[in-house]
Amino acid sequence: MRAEQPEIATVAVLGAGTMGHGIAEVTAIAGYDVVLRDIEADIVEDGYDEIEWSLEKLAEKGRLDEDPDDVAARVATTTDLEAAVSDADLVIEAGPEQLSVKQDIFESVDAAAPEDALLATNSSSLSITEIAAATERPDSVLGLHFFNPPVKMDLVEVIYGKATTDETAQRGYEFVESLGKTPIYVRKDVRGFVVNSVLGPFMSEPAWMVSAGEATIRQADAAMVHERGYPMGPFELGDLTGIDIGYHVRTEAGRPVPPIMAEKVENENLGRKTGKGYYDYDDGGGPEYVPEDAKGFDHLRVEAVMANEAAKLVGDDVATAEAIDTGMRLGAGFPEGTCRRADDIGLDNILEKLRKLRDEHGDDRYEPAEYLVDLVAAGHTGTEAGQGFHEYDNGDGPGDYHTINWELDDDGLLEVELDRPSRMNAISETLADEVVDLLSSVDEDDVRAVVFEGAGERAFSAGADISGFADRDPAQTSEPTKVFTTVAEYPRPTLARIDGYCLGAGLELALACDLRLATTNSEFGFPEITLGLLPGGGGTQRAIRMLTDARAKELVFRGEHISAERAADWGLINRAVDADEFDDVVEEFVSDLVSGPPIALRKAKRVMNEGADESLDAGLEMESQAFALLLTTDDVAEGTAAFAADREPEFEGK
Ligand SMILES: C/C=C/C(=O)SCCNC(=O)CCNC(=O)[C@H](O)C(C)(C)COP(=O)(O)OP(=O)(O)OC[C@H]1O[C@@H](n2cnc3c(N)ncnc32)[C@H](O)[C@@H]1OP(=O)(O)O
Repeated sequence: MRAEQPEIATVAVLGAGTMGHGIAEVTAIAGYDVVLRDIEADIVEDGYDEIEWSLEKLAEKGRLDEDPDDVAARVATTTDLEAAVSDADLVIEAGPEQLSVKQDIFESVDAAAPEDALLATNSSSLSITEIAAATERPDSVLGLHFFNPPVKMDLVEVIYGKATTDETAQRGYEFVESLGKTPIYVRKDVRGFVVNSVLGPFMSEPAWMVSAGEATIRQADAAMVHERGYPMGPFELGDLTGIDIGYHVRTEAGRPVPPIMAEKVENENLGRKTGKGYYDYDDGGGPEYVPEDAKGFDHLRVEAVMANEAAKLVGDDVATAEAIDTGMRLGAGFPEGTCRRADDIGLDNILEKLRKLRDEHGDDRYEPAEYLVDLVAAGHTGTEAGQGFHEYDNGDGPGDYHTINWELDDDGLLEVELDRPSRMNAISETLADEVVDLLSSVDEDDVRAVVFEGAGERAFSAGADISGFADRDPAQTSEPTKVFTTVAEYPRPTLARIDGYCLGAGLELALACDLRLATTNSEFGFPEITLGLLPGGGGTQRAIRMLTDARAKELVFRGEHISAERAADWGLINRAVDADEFDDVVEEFVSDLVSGPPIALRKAKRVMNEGADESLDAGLEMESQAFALLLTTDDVAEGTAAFAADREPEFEGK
């Protein structure tokens, strides 16, 4: 291991194509100096122009903290590889996906880059070990696999080659974090790494089924999108990425190719790029499936093979279940991680399905992974058993959550972060259940106030998760208002800290809180009406009680967004605050809430919420009873004593 490694300051990006210029852009946005290099001047200039264009777009949308020209000024361009890497602390190669080309580049980089530089490849499919073999320092080589487009996609796979040291991987991981992106470790150099390994069966298993006449293309796409909530159908995705890509990955790995895939490649119907693939884009309307097409599709078969792939990755120590789930959510836009979903289905059901398929088809790909067999044998069959790929709540306290993060500090501040930034923190059933579980299981006596916020920089929450909405069976949807009622009735003050979109169910969650603070960048609205719905999480009722009749109906009937200033003016939120003062204002509110008298705050919340729906007399009666009760508390003695002594009170909630 080398001694001190330098801080990364300068990054060379080799290759100015889509991935290269995207990586250069996010790196420059994060404040690094970047040298963008390609073999010809016009390619580099095109890449630079793309960066400038994209930075302007980000600035127009208010998603850049700096002037776009200042960011672009950190990107230098060159065609000289040696000049590009000679001062670099990190080199990221984003050239063509051909091993010999990448090896040539790495050989040259090895000769010209500083001895302690980190050397990364953005390869999505080649072996990191084989690329690293072109250098004299394979221990400093790693994969940093960004997803397309890097500006939009949060995930980066940090991949070990055989010789990569932990220190190298950790530096890569920290660099990715410094970009504001989410890294996951891929600890072995397996084909497809994590995301593409699990995506493989998502696309190939339906292709086997269609090839055998067991399903149709539309049926598979409709089922996976409308019944299982995936952002795109497997065939639609194949057309988008190119059918030849999947074909080559399989043939190079020596794996059999589903006949329908082979046939499309032979006829050069490769998908969108050739105008025809599984769907017709030239003469037809592309993917045209509707929810009714889904009927009878065996989606368990597809999800079982995907779960098996995930089990192989965990069992072979390639990635943790946590990393796989993060990867599938952020890299493939899956509504939830593959391991998490398998736990919900039940690992025993998945194992049984695989064994049945193996017996029926006699095919190796159904051979259950040892890790899966072991989990089931140990009784770790998933969510219901309390343990599967993941551990779940055993009823003793807050569980292991996947869509929220939370922290309870010594002052009693419970911070809850909605953590689905790639979906604008949309409220899925899982997320709603996790918030309910957290609030019901965390020890109330330890909590003095709750703050809700959204992860990422774009949204508090853009509403209920729309994926698969059209096909949801109302009878099977968990009670839609439960999370909002739980938050509204939580016996501690609650505050929504809003920075960005606050829409639909996101606004309903915010309205269920007692207080709402927002940056002036935030936008509010109930777009449900544009979907043929109404705000069904208490939005119509809370809005009409909070606002004038006309304003509430404007919000609900028109579905338009309103600015934070207008929301403050209307009384929908407490304050709209400039971004640079926001943290301070939130802190002032929070500090009053956590240091306030807990019993008086709880009583005040209750009589205000419940009294508002009663007659004035009934409300006044509730208030006076609460007042009398508070007179008997130690807190009131402390409050009055502190006032007399001119000191800050220390309320203990007694
Ligand atoms: C009872 C309650 C019912 C409801 O709450 S119904 C839902 C009401 N909410 C909405 O209708 C808002 C839907 N979202 C939007 O209109 C837009 O988004 C925004 C205006 C918030 C932002 O637009 P832009 O900047 O262009 O981003 P983007 O590409 O649309 O969104 C980024 C990714 O986030 C996903 N996403 C956004 N909102 C939701 C949602 N509510 N449910 C599920 N996914 C959502 C998108 O699809 C996309 O994902 P990808 O990158 O994979 O294309």
